[in-house]
Amino acid sequence: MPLDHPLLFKSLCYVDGHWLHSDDGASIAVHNPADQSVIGHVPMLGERQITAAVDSAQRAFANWREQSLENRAALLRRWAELILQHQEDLARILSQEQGKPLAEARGEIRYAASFIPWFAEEARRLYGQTIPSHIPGAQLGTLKEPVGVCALLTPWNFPSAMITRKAAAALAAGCTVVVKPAHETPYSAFALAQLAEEAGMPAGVFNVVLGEPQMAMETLVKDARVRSVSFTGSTRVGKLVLQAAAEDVKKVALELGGNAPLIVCADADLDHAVQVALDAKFQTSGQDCCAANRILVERPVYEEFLQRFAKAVRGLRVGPGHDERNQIGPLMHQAALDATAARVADAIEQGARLLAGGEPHALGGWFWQPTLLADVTDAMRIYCEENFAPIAGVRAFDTLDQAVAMANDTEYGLAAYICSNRVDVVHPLIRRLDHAMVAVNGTKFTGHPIPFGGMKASGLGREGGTEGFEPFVETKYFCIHHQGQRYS
Ligand SMILES: O=CCCC(=O)O
Repeated sequence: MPLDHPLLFKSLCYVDGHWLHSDDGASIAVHNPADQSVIGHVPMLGERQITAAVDSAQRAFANWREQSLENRAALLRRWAELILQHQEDLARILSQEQGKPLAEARGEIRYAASFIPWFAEEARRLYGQTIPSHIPGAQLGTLKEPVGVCALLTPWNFPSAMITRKAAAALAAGCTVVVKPAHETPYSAFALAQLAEEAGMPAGVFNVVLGEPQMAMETLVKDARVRSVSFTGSTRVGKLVLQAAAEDVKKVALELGGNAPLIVCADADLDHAVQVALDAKFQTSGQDCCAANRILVERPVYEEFLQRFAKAVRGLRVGPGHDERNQIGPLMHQAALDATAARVADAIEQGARLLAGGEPHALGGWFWQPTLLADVTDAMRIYCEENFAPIAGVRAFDTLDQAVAMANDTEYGLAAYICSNRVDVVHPLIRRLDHAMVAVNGTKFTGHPIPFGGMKASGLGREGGTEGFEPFVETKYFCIHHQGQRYS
C-alpha cells in the first residue's frame, strides 16, 4: 500500500517504547475483507510479553501522573496534530483492513483525533470539592486521581476511534494504557502507536499488544495492577470481561451491542426520513452498534416510505473501500456473511416482504447486497437479534404507545432514532425510550463532547464527554483534623 509516511504501516506490537515480535515467533495473517488477500502478518504475543506490557505501563505511571497538566496536554495535542496530518494514510490503512469506504474511513480518523485535544483540555476541570465540615475544626475535601494502569480492549468496526475515545480520557487523566485491538484490524492501532511515539509519548505510557483473544483479555483483566478495563464489543464477551474484572473489583466500562429502533412518525418529512434510515442503517455496511435495525413506521405513511426507501437501498453502490464511488463495503468475515444469509432466509420464511437485495452480492467474497425486508415481526431473527449487516427490517405501527413498546422490546438500550417535526411527539418519546442516546431527525449524534454508552445489555458507563473520565479516575476524600480538635 503506497503511503506518504511508510512507517505508519507497522507489523509489530509496541511495548515500553519498543517494537516487538512475539518471543516464540507466533503470528497471524491480517486480511483485506474486500478480497481476502493477506495484508500482512502481525505478532501474537504470549502471556509473558503481555504481562511485560503491564509492567511497563505500571513503571511509567509514577512519572506520567506527576507530569504537569500542561505537559500532558501539549503531548496529547501533538499526537492529535500528527493524526490529522497523516489522516489520508491512516484512512487508507483503516479502509484496507476494515473494508469501510474511504470517505467513512477519513471521517473515522477525524472523529478519532477529535477526542484527544478535547480530553487534554477537559482534564483541567477534573476538580475535587471542598466539603462543608460536620467535624469541628476539620477540613474536608476530595481529589480526582488517576486509577493507574488501564486495559483498553477495542473492536474491529471502528479500529481507530474506539482506541482514542478511551485512550485520550485515560492518558489525559494521568493513567497509562495497554491497548489490545481486535486481531482483524491491528494496523490502525500500530499506526496510532507510531504517531504517539513521534509525538514524544514516554515509553510505557501507551502500549499496544495482540495475542490469542481470550488469553490476552484474561492476562490483562486478571492482572491485579490493571485498575480499570474499558471494553467495546459484543455483549457476550462484555459479560466475560465483567466477570474477569470482578476478581479484583476493577473499574469497568462496557460499550456493548445494540438493536436500535428508528421511529418514523406520519408527520415526518418522508424524503428526509428515508435519508435518516439509509444513514442510520447502512453506514459501516451496517456493522455498527448504533445501526437502526428496527425501522418502525406509522401506518398512514408505511407503504410510501417503503417505496422510497427501497429505491434508495437499491441505489447504494457496493464494492471495495478504496474505490471512492463505493458506499457499502464487505462484511468482516465469512461467519458474518453466513449469519446474514441465515437471518434473511429466516425473515422470508416467516413472511417478510423482500423489497431489495436479499442475496450475496455478485462481487462474491464477503459482499452482501443491501437488503430491505418489510413486515418484519418480533418472531424474526432480523428483528430481535443485533444484526451487524446491511439488512434493514421495517414494521408498521398504529399508535405511539405501540411504537414505544416495540422500540423498548429488546435486551439492548444503546441508540434510538426518531423522525418527527412535532414537539409534543418528540419530547415524550425521548423520555419514554429505554435507550441511552436518542437522535431526532438526523443520524449525526456522536462526537467528543457527548456521553456515548448504553443501558441494559448495551453496557456500563459512558465514553466521551465529561462522563468519559469516570472509568479512569478515583475520587479520594480527605479529612484534615486541626491539632487538638476532637470529634464529639
Ligand atoms: O460501534 C461502536 C461505536 C460507534 C460510534 O462511536 O459511533
